[in-house]
Amino acid sequence: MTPPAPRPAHPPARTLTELRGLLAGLGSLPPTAEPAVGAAGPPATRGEVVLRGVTHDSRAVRPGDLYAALPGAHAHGADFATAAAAAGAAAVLTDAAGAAALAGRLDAPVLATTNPRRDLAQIADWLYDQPSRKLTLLGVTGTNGKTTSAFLVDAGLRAAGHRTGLLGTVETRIGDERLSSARTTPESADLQALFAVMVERGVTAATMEVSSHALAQHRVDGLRFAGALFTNLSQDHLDYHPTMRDYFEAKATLFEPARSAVSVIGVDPASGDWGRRLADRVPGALTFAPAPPADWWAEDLVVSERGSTFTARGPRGSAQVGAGETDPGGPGLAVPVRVGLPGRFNVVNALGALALLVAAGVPAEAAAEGIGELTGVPGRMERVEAGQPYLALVDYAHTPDAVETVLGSVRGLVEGRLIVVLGCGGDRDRAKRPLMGAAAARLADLAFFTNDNPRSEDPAEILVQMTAGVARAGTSAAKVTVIQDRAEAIAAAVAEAGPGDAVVVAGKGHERGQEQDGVVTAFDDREALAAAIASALAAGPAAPAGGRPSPAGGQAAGR
Ligand SMILES: CC(=O)N[C@H]1[C@@H](OP(=O)(O)OP(=O)(O)OC[C@H]2O[C@@H](n3ccc(=O)[nH]c3=O)[C@H](O)[C@@H]2O)O[C@H](CO)[C@@H](O)[C@@H]1O[C@H](C)C(=O)N[C@@H](C)C(=O)N[C@H](CCC(=O)O)C(=O)O
Ligand SMILES: Nc1ncnc2c1ncn2[C@@H]1O[C@H](COP(=O)(O)OP(=O)(O)OP(=O)(O)O)[C@@H](O)[C@H]1O
Ligand SMILES: N[C@H](CCC[C@H](N)C(=O)O)C(=O)O
Ligand SMILES: [Mg+2]
Repeated sequence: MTPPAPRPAHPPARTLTELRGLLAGLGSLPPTAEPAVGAAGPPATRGEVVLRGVTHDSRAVRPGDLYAALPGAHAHGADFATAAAAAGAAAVLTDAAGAAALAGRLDAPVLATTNPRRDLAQIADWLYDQPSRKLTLLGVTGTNGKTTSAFLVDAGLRAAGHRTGLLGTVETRIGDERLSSARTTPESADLQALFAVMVERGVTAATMEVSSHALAQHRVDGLRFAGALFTNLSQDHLDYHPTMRDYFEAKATLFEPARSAVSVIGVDPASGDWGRRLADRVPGALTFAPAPPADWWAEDLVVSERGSTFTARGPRGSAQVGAGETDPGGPGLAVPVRVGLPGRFNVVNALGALALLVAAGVPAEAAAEGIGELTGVPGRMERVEAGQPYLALVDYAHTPDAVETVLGSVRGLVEGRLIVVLGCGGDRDRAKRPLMGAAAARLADLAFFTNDNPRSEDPAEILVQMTAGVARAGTSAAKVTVIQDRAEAIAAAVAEAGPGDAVVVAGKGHERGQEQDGVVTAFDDREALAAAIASALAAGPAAPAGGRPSPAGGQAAGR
């Protein structure tokens, strides 16, 4: 288990009676004759149960907490209620099954509602006094590019003078403090506590990644976003969402007017048409794409190995445009932007970040300045420099679209061969495996298929599924080598690389472990790649380029 989420030092005290009133107001409990929310008098003097915090995890219970015993896919939280009570839980929230299981077994009061997970989010928001409304909160969703866009948005907010918070896959930041992230979007109780801590520490604006799991599981219910960004949608997580339509609908809920004040939506046709569909249904949405028609687009684009420059064209006064209104008009904005992240797709990420910042009221110049100051995102197109005469990158591409996008981009950056190392995670969307395998084999000159967090699955079977895509796509299987051990696969890729080539190690990015059968072994692609390069250099020069197959350049669109 990762360290428990931080809690506010001075949470407001709430009573069980007030909690009942809240739940009655939400329609989750029948109205009671007891005092409603806000009853007068200090709780302690009324002999009341006083609540100081809330958690969904028995292992994180602190004295005075409400423990939310949620039904899960593997267990029922009620199984852990005794442990929670022993740790000091003052009361338990659960469903009917949980209440039945706990009847007569617990001293602490038990409240049963039909959807405790949904109620938990509202309770946490109320218990910590609606912290998300006390700062400017920006949300980022989409299949690919959330972390990158969130880093760009955060940089823009800082350049505009905000003290910022950041929540996402790579890390959690509260001002200058950095914490590790267990997942992309925390559970609601942890999330609300984090925002309360941010408010206590003077954070004025926060950016968060919002996963589809979070939206489907009510983790962000109760939050009020000043603005929300949709990057793109393509296949992923079909182990969790039954269809792409369900996946899309989960993402779309972030853009409901009651939840987000402004919506900024990527409509790049190269990323499919989900963004356009979303924009068509969100009143007043602002769109962005590399080229018009879109509210924000890029011109004078110059892409290089280290980053890009472009002029962002956008509507003037978009922050003032409300739902259903048209833009006040006049000449549009022309903002010079430098993005220090390689790849054309990062131009699109920068454009979305800029559009969101401006829509949320950040001056365009400050937003662009901040975007230009970001020199990298851990594990995303991250260069590894170990003295080699070729480009070596670690990237987090772990969807078919990301693999295609990244390999297309890197193809445009080098003259030589493109060599990729890639695996697919276990206990995740199986349908994406052959598609990722096919994309890698089609777009690279050489592909090494290897392990990526097999989790509870048989790694060999995952690799069979990846390789099946190569055959189905009709791509030459000769380009593909399967090496289960990831360090060995990286070393084999490096052994092939020569001057002018590129080696891309994809899928694990910033991760620092390889998870198999419940055990996480330390593993970092950046370290493994640097070590492999160092040993290859120590062993002697690479094979001369002349004897190798010619680059498959020109196949990729170069997004
Ligand atoms: C599929 C999914 O999202 N599952 C989430 C769900 O798990 P679950 O319903 O299976 O819960 P469970 O394991 O059966 O446990 C039931 C309840 O008992 C509680 N419990 C369990 C053990 C214990 O000792 N004490 C205790 O209180 C649990 O906190 C839980 O509330 O509820 C749990 C907490 O309530 C989450 O931790 C868990 O996330 C799991 C770990 C997970 O891997 N989620 C991933 C898929 C995820 O959320 N990913 C997204 C997207 C990533 C991206 O695209 O970037 C993310 O936001 O990270
Ligand atoms: N705009 C984009 N379009 C397509 N692919 C992208 C885009 N931005 C990033 N990628 C690819 O997706 C990978 C993951 O990027 P990033 O971490 O920013 O996305 P994410 O949505 O946060 O992913 P996750 O859901 O796993 O947290 C990158 O390493 C890159 O390969
Ligand atoms: N947020 C993604 C990350 C996947 C990264 C990849 N390394 C894997 O383990 O599949 C997920 O949980 O599906
Ligand atoms: Mg992310």
